[in-house]
Amino acid sequence: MVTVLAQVLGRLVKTVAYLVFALLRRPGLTVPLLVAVVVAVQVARWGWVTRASVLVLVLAVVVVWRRQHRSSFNRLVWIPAVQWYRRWIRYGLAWRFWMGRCGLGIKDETTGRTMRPRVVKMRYTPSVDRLLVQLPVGLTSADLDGKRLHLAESMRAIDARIRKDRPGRVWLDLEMRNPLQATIPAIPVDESLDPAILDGLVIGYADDGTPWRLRVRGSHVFIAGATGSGKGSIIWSTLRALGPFIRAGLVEIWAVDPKGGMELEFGKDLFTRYERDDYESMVTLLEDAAQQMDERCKRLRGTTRTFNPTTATPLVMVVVDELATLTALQPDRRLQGRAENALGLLLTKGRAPGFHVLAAVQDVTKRVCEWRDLFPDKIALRLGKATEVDMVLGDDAWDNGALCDSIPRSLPGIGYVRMEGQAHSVRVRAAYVTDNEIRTMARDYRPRRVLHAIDAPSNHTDTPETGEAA
Ligand SMILES: Nc1ncnc2c1ncn2[C@@H]1O[C@H](COP(=O)(O)OP(=O)(O)OP(=O)(O)O)[C@@H](O)[C@H]1O
Repeated sequence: MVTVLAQVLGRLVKTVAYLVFALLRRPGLTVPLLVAVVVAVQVARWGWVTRASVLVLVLAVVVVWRRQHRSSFNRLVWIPAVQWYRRWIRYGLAWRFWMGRCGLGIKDETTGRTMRPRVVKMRYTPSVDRLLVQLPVGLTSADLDGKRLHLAESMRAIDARIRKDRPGRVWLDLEMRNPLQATIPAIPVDESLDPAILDGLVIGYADDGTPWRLRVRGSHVFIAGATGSGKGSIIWSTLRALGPFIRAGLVEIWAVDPKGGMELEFGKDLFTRYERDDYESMVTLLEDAAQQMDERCKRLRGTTRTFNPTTATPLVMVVVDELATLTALQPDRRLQGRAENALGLLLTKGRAPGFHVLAAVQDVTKRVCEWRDLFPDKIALRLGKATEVDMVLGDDAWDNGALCDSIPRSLPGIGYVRMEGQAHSVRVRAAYVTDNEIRTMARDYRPRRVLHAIDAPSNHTDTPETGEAA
């Protein structure tokens, strides 16, 4: 009996000591709690009428303030309160408990203490809580990754993703809300012709609520995704944002649709050149682009380093809907060689003189992705396997949280984008442009000048360079 009592007392003392130690180590938690206790003791002395009146008054102030001036209420009350709760309760006190329940810890042989991962930094976005976690010696990022499901479910998150930071440190991204769940309608077009817009066309949103800006000037864009993953929405959102430039003759779209026009036909009026029937003509289009690029290089050499499109030297964007059919999957070796040569030239030399490639692929094989490194900006939509993600976005992309293989079929247009110079990819969703909107934009933004109307009836082929399109 005495031994049991001693054991219970021992545990009690240990628990109290742990609590006192924990509170002392966390002044941000202790001070507000102490203030709350003092206030509660004072309030307990009041009569119930005073208590009820003060409560009603406080509630009234809160409700009126929130209704009348929501932004200042959020800034001064709500956001600090939520952040305090996250910092000191959710990822403070509760953290050790979660780590214990998820089996994330390692016993120190000398002291017998269980060492657990520790949160050293936190960042919050409207949808994702990002925690920089320090791992105790003996635990690896793979251990944390193996517990992704446990972590997500215990912390009531939709998903948990692990990204390596540096040895011994990982970012744990807890997705609390998926802001990309709802389809994003076509984005209103900015009618300005400021060339700076070409450095960041808004074509969707990232999961932190910021606009997804796609660089057109000075870049080439590689889009990979399984069938039905929404590659078309990226192409159409880009063309839509380019509309005013296309109409003004500052941007030309040279389009190739090896799927016989199944994707791009709706917008053919926007295109300066368009091929969709035979491979020979598609390859010729690529070669012509490469040749014009070479000529422009000679003309512009030494004049400028930043390309600013004019109607005489427009930015040419070569859009290829299914690149693999012209390269890796092309059965005619001669055509394949010609396509690869032209593409290689455009990708290596095109950025400075304003020739850019936006290519989509469905089939993610090693041969197709060999081109990847020549595209500064890469987008991976839903893909079948983790290895495919790395093939598109670069080694370790999947390890660092680009989980394209977990994107549900029901959410087309969602993917991960990795821009040149970015260490990690960002989750985004492209806006969806409906068939009717494509028809309308093809009518509203068709180029005023037709330089090479290869699909136009013969009387149009003589359209002078400065003339208006029919
Ligand atoms: N961003 C988006 N938001 C919502 N729905 C989308 C989006 N993109 C595409 N969809 C829906 O998914 C369907 C398939 O999209 P899309 O044709 O663009 O895929 P894809 O990757 O081009 O497929 P494929 O390679 O077979 O042509 C569309 O018909 C549309 O209903």
